[in-house]
Amino acid sequence: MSNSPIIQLSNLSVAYDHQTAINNLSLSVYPHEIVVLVGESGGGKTTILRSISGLVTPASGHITVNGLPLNARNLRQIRLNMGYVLQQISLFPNMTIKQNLTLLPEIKHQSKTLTNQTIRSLMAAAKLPMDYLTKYPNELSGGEQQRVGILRAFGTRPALILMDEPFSALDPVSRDQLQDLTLAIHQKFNNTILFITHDMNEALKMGQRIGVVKDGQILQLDTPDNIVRHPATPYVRTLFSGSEARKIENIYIRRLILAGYGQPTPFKDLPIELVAGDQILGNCYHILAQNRQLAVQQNQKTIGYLNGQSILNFLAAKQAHQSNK
Ligand SMILES: Nc1ncnc2c1ncn2[C@@H]1O[C@H](COP(=O)(O)OP(=O)(O)OP(=O)(O)O)[C@@H](O)[C@H]1O
Repeated sequence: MSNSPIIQLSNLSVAYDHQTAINNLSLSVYPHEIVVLVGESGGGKTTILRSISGLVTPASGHITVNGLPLNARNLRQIRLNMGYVLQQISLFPNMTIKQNLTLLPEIKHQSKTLTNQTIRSLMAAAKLPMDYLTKYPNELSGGEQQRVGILRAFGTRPALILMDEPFSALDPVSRDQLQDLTLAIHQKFNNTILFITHDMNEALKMGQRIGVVKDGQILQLDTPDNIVRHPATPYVRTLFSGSEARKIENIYIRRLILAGYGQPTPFKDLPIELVAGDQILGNCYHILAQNRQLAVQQNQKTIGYLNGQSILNFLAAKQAHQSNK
């Protein structure tokens, strides 16, 4: 990652009533990545987000966002380039969907053409019909309103989106759909997302890197694969040990590339099948059984190639790791 970080927390400490909530924590988040902070309640995840958005003042340490030190002078500028999604998504009931979506772009003086283009693109990603734009929130189902709430945060195309347990209150199906929507929008717009959850499966699905937060510190910040395969502490191991990701078939295919099981160029003489990086391994076996190779896609680009042998190597390593425990 050669770019400079979009968020840089250096030796950050935050206290509430002299009680330490964040303890000398450092974190760099780079442009376009999705970093998920995961951990049990009270670990300090929300406080990290609140610090980045200037809602709490650190006792010590430094925060820069987009290269600007976070201080009273820069706060407005920083916030204008930041989207926030909370668990409680509340649309303005007396405004149409379009008005809800255009409110922030208007405040930011974004051009109407760009706003309309962005809204069309977001509505399409959310699979919402365009005629919904003239409806009011109470004419949409709860799930549809949630979708609009997420779209709203992306409407100004902010460089950075902070998401604080946005799907925690939802049933598993809606949660899954909104996770997919967020990933789809991220692919399209390439924003940087800092996402908080206490759900390990959600962390493994959403995160390109995952930071495990406990007692105001980050115990491990790593790729999903490394977190699961090489937990840095017994706590991290326990946290992820019951997770669905242990079921090998549910691992995202892109993780195999990120973990180095593929190769950057095609294998010789094997027909190529394009496959989305967030396709799960279990859905790809049939392609390999036809003796094809997978060209794994991320943001419409191939990030690597896998053949049957690559998958077998991965499964063998996984097996060895499981039986060593
Ligand atoms: N406004 C506040 N006043 C006093 N203490 C607070 C306040 N907000 C958070 N805390 C305390 O700071 C610590 C970290 O809380 P924080 O909300 O950041 O954790 P979290 O990991 O986001 O937890 P959760 O998943 O439950 O939201 C906790 O001990 C909490 O009780």
